[in-house]
Amino acid sequence: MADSNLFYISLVLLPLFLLFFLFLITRPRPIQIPIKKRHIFITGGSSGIGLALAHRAASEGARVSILSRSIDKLEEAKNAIRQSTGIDVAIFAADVRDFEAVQRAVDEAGPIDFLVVNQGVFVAQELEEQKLEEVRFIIDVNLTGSFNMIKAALPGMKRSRKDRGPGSIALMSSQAGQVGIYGYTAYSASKFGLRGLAEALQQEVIGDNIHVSLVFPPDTETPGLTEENKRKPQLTSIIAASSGAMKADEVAKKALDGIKSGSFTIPCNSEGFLLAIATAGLSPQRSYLMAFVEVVAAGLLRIAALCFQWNWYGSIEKWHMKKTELRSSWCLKQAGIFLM
Ligand SMILES: NC(=O)C1=CN([C@@H]2O[C@H](COP(=O)(O)OP(=O)(O)OC[C@H]3O[C@@H](n4cnc5c(N)ncnc54)[C@H](OP(=O)(O)O)[C@@H]3O)[C@@H](O)[C@H]2O)C=CC1
Ligand SMILES: CCCCCCCCCCCCCCCC(=O)[C@@H](N)CO
Repeated sequence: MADSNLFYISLVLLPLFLLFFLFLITRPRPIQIPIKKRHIFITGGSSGIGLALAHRAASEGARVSILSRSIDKLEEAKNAIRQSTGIDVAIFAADVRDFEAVQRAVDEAGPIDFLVVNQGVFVAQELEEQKLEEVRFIIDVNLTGSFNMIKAALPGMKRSRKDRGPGSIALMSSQAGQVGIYGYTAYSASKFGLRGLAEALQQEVIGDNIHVSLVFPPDTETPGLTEENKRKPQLTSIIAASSGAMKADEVAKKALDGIKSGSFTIPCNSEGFLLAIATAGLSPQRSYLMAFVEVVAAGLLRIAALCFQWNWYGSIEKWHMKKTELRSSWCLKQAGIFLM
């Protein structure tokens, strides 16, 4: 009897003890980063997720700057934001691959409180088919371009941070930056790279009261996705369908809420939430409740992850079988023609 009482008491006490322990040790500490009347600088802000973020930030009272290559798309975005919010955003035409151009834009825009490094290009294709030129292009824009942007903005962000309150650097990754997906060798590599950059950078800038976030959206309805879908391998679509598709504005809302609460990892839908726990690794976690969920769910989610892989490899196998069948029926047909 006494034994079973002890069992029930420890069943309650152990989780409470774990919660308390995690409450004591989770670092960095929770924070709220105000956005009203502060300067947010968004790259790739003329289209898709970046444009939706610019809309939201403007309607929440921030001073908004957007940067991308095409001046026409920037003007169009500026007009659209003015029409829906009555607010004028500042626009900067530059290619993130060109450090000098990025530096000029940052200097002209003035000190930044929120930097959102969102520009990105994606071409889904098997590595064997993809030209190295295209691989370089994806890495240059998504990864090296992000370094250019941060290097240009960081000195100004650090200066007089004490008087300006907490700052934020957010990077737009992707669920394909948490798990490698068929057709995304170059793209996944560029987005996994952002995670290493973000984890290391957070340790370097925490002393300056700057907080790093990584956003992990699933497929999102944007002009970029429409373009990508024109030549996506079938298997890429099948595997990516494991996570639903979202609207750009929904992703922008999740991203902005996460950025304002200084979350390091920002998932956007329920699959993304599971993915974040399954790939928590050694990423920082401010919330002791989320840390608790990560610890308790780790084993189960590894099983779920293995089930996903089982399913994906099943699709790949089926697809190969179908291809071989098609090829052999084609050969038989050719042989038939030859014999006649
Ligand atoms: N849509 C999706 O399914 C998902 C997207 N993401 C990520 O979200 C981000 C935004 O994607 P999305 O909104 O779909 O993309 P879009 O293609 O709709 O918009 C991309 C933006 O980036 C700008 N851009 C592209 N290349 C450069 C460059 N070299 N220098 C400066 N700006 C550039 C574009 O303007 P311009 O061409 O004029 O330069 C545009 O403003 C990307 O990082 C993407 O990887 C993540 C998960 C899913
Ligand atoms: C253990 C729990 C697992 C949970 C489910 C995992 C689902 C993973 C699906 C990954 C989809 C990747 C979409 C990339 C979208 C993107 O970035 C492009 N549209 C741009 O190219």
